[in-house]
Amino acid sequence: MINVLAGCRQLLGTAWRMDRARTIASIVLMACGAVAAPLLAVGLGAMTDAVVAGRWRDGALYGVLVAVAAIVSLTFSHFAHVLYFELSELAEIDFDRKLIALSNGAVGIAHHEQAEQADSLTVLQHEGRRFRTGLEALFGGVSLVLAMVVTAVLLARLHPLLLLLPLAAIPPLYTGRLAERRLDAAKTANAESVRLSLNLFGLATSSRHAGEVRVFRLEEQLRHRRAELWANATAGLHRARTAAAVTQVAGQLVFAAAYVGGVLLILRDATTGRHSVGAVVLAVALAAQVNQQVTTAVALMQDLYRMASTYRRLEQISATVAGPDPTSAGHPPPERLRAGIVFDDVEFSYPASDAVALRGVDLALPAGSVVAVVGENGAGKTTLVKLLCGFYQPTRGRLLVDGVDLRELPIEAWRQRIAAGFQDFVRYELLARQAVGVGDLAQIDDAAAVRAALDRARGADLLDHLPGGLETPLGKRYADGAELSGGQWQKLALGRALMRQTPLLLVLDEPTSALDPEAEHGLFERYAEQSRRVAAVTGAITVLVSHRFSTVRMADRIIVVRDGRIAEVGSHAELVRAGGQYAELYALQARAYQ
Ligand SMILES: Nc1ncnc2c1ncn2[C@@H]1O[C@H](COP(=O)(O)OP(=O)(O)OP(=O)(O)O)[C@@H](O)[C@H]1O
Repeated sequence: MINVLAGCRQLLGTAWRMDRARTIASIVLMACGAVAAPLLAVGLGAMTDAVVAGRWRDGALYGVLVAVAAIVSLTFSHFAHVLYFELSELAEIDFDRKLIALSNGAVGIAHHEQAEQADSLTVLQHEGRRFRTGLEALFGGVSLVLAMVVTAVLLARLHPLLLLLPLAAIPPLYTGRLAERRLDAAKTANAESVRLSLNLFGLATSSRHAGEVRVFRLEEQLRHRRAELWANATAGLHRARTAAAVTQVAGQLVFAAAYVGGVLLILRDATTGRHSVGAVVLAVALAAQVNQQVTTAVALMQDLYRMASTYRRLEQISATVAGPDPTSAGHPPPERLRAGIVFDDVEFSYPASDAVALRGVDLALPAGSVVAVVGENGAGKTTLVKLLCGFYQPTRGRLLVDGVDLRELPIEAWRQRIAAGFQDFVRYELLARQAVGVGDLAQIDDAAAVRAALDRARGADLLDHLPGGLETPLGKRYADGAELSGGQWQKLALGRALMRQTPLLLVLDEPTSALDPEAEHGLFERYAEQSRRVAAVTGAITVLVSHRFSTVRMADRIIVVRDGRIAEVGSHAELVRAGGQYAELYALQARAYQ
């Protein structure tokens, strides 16, 4: 309950901050709409009495009042709806802004990889869309309380026993929930069939799968299997719906009995002269509203609970993500690397993982060198790169940048001096110029700088295929967006990685897997060439991760990672001479290409 109140306060606070006038207008309209319903009942009663007594003027006046109350009851909540729809859109934008800030708020990316927090972020992304329901529930709740108070006072004036009517609304409420639970259970039980059936539908209709479906002649099989699953699921749901309806009717009968009892009570009083005919009409109308009010209250409580849990989740994540940034102060990174980067007895485990991804890593990456990292899948190559970029802190040991612990460098300033291309690079659906230019935001509008970066990445030829050159929109989201192949997207990512002119660290973590070996080789050659040019100015270290040994042989230093440990370090010639794993794998790949 406390959570619900806290959630309501936050929600109201957000609406108030977004637009006071609309917030007030929404509440007033909703309240008028809600109170109009019991007043309509009062009007009906008074009108009846006036008609029975032959006071036609009063009757007409009450008739007009009834009509006005009916119009207010029917329309005001609709006007309020329009207002809080706009408010909720503003609140959603505000929520999205918070969520984006949260997703990027931490210095590292650990919160994206801790299952619990990643789940919370995903859930929040969906729940953010529920603001309208939350606001509706909040404003609806306020006006409902008003309406209930007015109704209760009116009922008590007719007969104190009528105050028990809300209790009689509990059984239908309970059976309603029971019916809902039964339906939910049936949905859960049939969820797998529905999911599978939808999956098969996607397989049968998606353009991505069209080729395989035809080659393997799967159409008939898919259609048949889908129809079978769908029939099973709908039969189960139909049974559950029937049972739920019967349960619900049973509950409603209890309220109906109390309703009839209440009306008879007033009818008896009317026959003894204690109440007028209008009072009977009033009782009939009010009692019907009680059932409605209790049902609405419970539905609103559910929405408010949901809203409150959204806020709670947001607060929990904010507390974890937006902790103090230990690296926001301290030495700025050097203008030029003199000694290089050293891994000093580094051990690392991913958050929420017991496995050790890197252990006992002692490694020197000299300033100005080109370093290649090789190793089997899962050996720990990308993890090394992530630590270098400061996405995670070592669990033990230190990374020293010219003798200074990386933890003591302002991490944003350090990242500003990194040029990187990752294996899971992003396909920015922007203009081609922007998709490359985001590699150095200061130069995003500088077509010449973007073109030069693409050229360095051996991707300039790509522009010949784009109708608008650098100004071509990319991707399916634009009606006239250019569709690129995997390799072409990768060239853009590489161009992006080469936008920054004076980095201290250049990282290419297998962003070239979609390129053919020859293209990759040529690219790395140019990349290493450029790295050496940059190295002469800033002492930059270049780290290349690749599975292609013909490419990595050009590096000054090759690091072989095995099971999270550094297994071998040396130049190509040294490692081949040593006859270890590198020599073995190099010979194997060389033979395969012969
Ligand atoms: N986010 C993560 N959470 C938990 N464990 C992870 C995570 N990412 C990687 N690992 C584990 O850490 C180990 C090293 O992974 P890493 O990605 O560094 O390997 P890699 O050498 O780059 O492999 P590949 O060549 O396949 O890219 C693996 O055992 C992997 O399962």
